[in-house]
Amino acid sequence: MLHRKIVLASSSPRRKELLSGLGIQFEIFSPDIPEDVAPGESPWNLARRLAYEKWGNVVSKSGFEDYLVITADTVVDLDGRSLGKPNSREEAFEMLKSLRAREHLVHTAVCVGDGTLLLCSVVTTRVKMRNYSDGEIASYVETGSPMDKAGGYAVQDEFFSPVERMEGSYTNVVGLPLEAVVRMLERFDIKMLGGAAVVR
Ligand SMILES: Cc1cn([C@H]2C[C@H](O)[C@@H](COP(=O)(O)OP(=O)(O)OP(=O)(O)O)O2)c(=O)[nH]c1=O
Repeated sequence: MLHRKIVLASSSPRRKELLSGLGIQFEIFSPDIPEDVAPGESPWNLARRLAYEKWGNVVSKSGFEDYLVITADTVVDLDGRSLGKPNSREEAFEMLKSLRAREHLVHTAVCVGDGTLLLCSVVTTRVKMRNYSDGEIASYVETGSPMDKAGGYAVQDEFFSPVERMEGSYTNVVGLPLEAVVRMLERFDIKMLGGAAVVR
């Protein structure tokens, strides 16, 4: 089934870019679910639940019956506390301060499924931030870039470049763990066209 219809149900331009790198054709649709943390919910569980709820939101819509639906959710885990996208610039500043010079985990959950099979997987990367200054945080927050990123940062940001070291998948931190996605797509008989070159 090389030509089946695939939809990436995500409004994240990073996820679109990463999936495009695998050389597969897909459409885009934005899922619409509330992203609140439930009482006592761990960051790992939050990521998994939100990816699953995004999947459920899209797969139940008419018009998507024949599609393979891909969704994801990224949560930054600082000592068991979930950091999602900041709600304000002040919150972005505080998030970046709390992450400074410390280790945290980034969990990205991915769901891939159609009407017959659903696969969900959570991938975790350990990240150590560098000892950036308050002034650097302020300049970065000023760009507005933190506002649509979990934890208020982008590992891929060339100027702020907040990450000192990382253990695990880089693409997982950016928002889509490609190694896991490749394995999941193979279960649906979807073969990558040279995707291996972009997987790291
Ligand atoms: C930690 C980190 C996150 N991010 C981004 C990836 C995700 O877009 C975002 C996490 O928010 P999500 O809620 O996972 O995703 P989203 O709201 O952007 O998109 P959608 O729900 O429609 O799929 O943070 C980076 O780009 N770089 C990073 O280093």
